[in-house]
Order: sequence, then C-alpha cells, then structure tokens
Amino acid sequence: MLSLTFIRENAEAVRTAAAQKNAVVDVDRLIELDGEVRSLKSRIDELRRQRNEISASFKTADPSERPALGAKAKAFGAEAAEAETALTGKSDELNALLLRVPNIPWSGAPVGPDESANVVVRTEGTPRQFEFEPRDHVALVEMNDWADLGRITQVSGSRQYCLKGRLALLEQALMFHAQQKLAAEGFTLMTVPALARPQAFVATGHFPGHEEEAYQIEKDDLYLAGTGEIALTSLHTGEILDAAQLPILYAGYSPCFRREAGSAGRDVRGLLRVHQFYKLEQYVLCEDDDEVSAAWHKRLLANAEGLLQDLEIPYQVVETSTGDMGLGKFRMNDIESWVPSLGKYRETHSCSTLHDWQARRANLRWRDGDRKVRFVHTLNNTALASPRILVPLLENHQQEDGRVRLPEALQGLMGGEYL
Ligand SMILES: Nc1ncnc2c1ncn2[C@@H]1O[C@H](COS(=O)(=O)NC(=O)[C@@H](N)CO)[C@@H](O)[C@H]1O
Repeated sequence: MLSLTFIRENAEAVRTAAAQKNAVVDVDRLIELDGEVRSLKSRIDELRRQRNEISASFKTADPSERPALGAKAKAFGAEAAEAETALTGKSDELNALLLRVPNIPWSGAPVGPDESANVVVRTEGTPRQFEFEPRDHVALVEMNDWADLGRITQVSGSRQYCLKGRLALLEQALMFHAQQKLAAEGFTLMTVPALARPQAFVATGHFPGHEEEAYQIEKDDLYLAGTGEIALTSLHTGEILDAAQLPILYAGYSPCFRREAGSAGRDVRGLLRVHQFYKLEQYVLCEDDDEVSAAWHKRLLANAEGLLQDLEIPYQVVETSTGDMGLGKFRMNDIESWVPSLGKYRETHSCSTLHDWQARRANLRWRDGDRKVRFVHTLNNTALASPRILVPLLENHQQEDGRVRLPEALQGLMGGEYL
C-alpha cells in the first residue's frame, strides 16, 4: 500500500505503475474519495464543535431559551451522525481501493506485460554436455525408487508425491545445509505455520486478488499459506520496533500449499509444480532507507546464489519485468536453474524488495534515532524450495547408469559420493 499523501502528490506516477503492472485501480476515484473523506471529517468536527458550544451555553442560558437550544443541539447531533454513516461507507471504499494500488517499480525494471519481458542479467555455471542421453527427473526417481508419484495420487489427488529413501533424506540434508549457512549469516531460524488468518494474506499483498490460489479452512476462518513470507510478514504487526532491533533477519522454514488454480496442464509430470512443498524463506525487516534495503536485496540474492553454487547447479539471474513482478514489488530478481530434460532454465528462487508497501498493510513500524515512528522496509527471497530444487539437482548430476553424484557440499551429510 502507498500513503495517501504520496498518491495525491504523485498521481501520474501511480497511474503509470498501474498500467505497467497490469493493475486495475481507479486512481481518479481514489483521489476523489480521499477528498470526500477529508471534507466529511472536517464537517463532523465542525458539527460536534457547534453542538458542544450549545451544550456548554445551556447551563447559563435563560430557561425560556433552553428548549430551542436543546432542539438545535439535537439537530447538530443528528447531522453529525448522518455524516458519520456517510464517512464509514466512503472510508471502506477508499481502503478497498488503496489495497489495489501497486508499488512503484524501480527505474531499472524492464517494462513489459509478463515474464516474456524479463531480462537475463547474469549466468553462472555451464550446462553439462552429456556423453549419453540424459534422463528426466521422473525416470531417475522411478528407476531408483526415490519417490511415489503414482499410488499417492489415489490418496491425495493430483500434483502430490512422496519422496522415498535417500531422496527423502537428501531433502532434509539440503534444508539443513541451507539453514546452517543462513544461521552463519546471522539469520534466525524459524519454523513458521502455514495456517494463517486472511489479514496475513492482505498484509503481504496476496489478498485481495489471489484468493483462488490458497486452500481455505472455512470453519476456522483460516487459509493455508503458499509461502512462509505470509506468517513472517505479520509476526510483528502492530509493534513499534527499536532501531537497535533492526535489521530483523529470519530464515523461515515451512510447508507451503498452493492450489495452482491458474496452472492447469503446466508441469503436470513430477516434482516441479506440486500442491504441497517445503521452503526455507529468507526474510528481512530493515530501516526504510532505499540504500539499506538495496544492500539487503543483494545479500539475499547472493545467499541463494551461494546455495546453488554449493549444489553445483548452473543458473541464471533474471531482472523481472513490471508485468511479472507483481503489485507490491519495487524490484524482483528470479533465479532460474538449468533443467537438462527441458533444455531450459526454470525458476527456483524469487528475490523481492517491497520498500514499505507491505509494512503499511501489515502495520510494521520502528522508532528512529529522533524518536520518529516510521514504516520499515521488507524483503524476501527463497533460500531453497523442495522438491522443485531436486529436479535440476538430480538431472544435472546424473550418471549414465542412473546413479546421481552428490555435490561436494552434501557428501558429508549424505555419507557418500552418490545419492
Ligand atoms: N507449486 C509449486 N511447487 C513447487 N515449488 C514451488 C511451487 N510454487 C513455488 N515454488 C517454489 O517456491 C519458490 C518461491 O515461490 S514464489 O512464489 O516465487 N516466491 C515466494 O514465495 C517468495 N516468498 C520468495 O520465496 C519458487 O521459486 C519455486 O522454487
């Protein structure tokens, strides 16, 4: 969410951002409502002042004038009540519109309608030239009995899986390795719930707009989060953090649930796009200084790249376009890992800076050195998301006989050179 002051003073920039992000928001109506709300508020104050003035004069007034005075006070009171009802309606409409206003994207974001406008900014590692016909991850998993991708769908439906044996162990080893690295970087490890109240989805910007992507637990007024970002964003809601507490660095581990309502037919084979997965999320709350949050953006990206280098997976870093980055982002870089069986890079990480757009929605504030209370900046990036990361891992390191060689960084934990 942007501040009303900012929108009033930068209406054109907000309209441009909305167009560049394919956001449907009536900025003119918003500014009109803002005006109406402000004049209603001052009218109510004026009516109250006049009514109080009359009430104050009541005691000293001549008894013969009291009935007329009483009637006048009553009339002002009735008018104020009427104005208050109108104010509630206008404020609700204004707040609903405010939630739809996009963040202003950074000047370096490619302007375009969707991911087709994304720009590759860096490529690390070289895709392997196989001396044999490489298998895809489903074939590797099936021949090694490393997962159940079939019978489990009778239990849980499509896009479900069970990892088995050494692959189930590898997922744990991967997450442990990533958690150790982030802890060493000063991140506080957190296991966060997937169950969250609707307000937590409003705070991150998932709601309104993406309700269809979340599983709903209606009788408890809860939803299942598709990312640990949702719990972490609302953890400090309503608090006023001290400067000394910032930056707050969380490495949030959680199960993630996504209906993938809009992905029918895409990635239906195997482990790339499933309804339930596990993610270690890098999350930062920092002071609202653009250079400070830009530095954290670089750090979060470097942490994820470091993990991909540990896994010896070739990848590319992408600058996402205005149409792909989503409403709340100031800047988003995706990291895409090489998937041999597809012959292309596929997104495995997504690194975002949101400035104070989420902080305003989540009411995340801090008190600076001059005792001034301000909103924080929030950032998030994937550290690892499994089972998707297993796809490039298995496929890039496969041997002709179907074994998979483990990256050096995991051989200790996994007790050997091969999975
Ligand atoms: N349906 C899915 N199945 C498997 N993995 C998924 C699925 N959806 C997302 N992911 C993984 O989760 C990562 C982060 O998802 S994201 O929506 O892009 N971004 C976020 O959730 C942010 N909070 C940063 O993690 C993706 O890059 C991908 O690796």
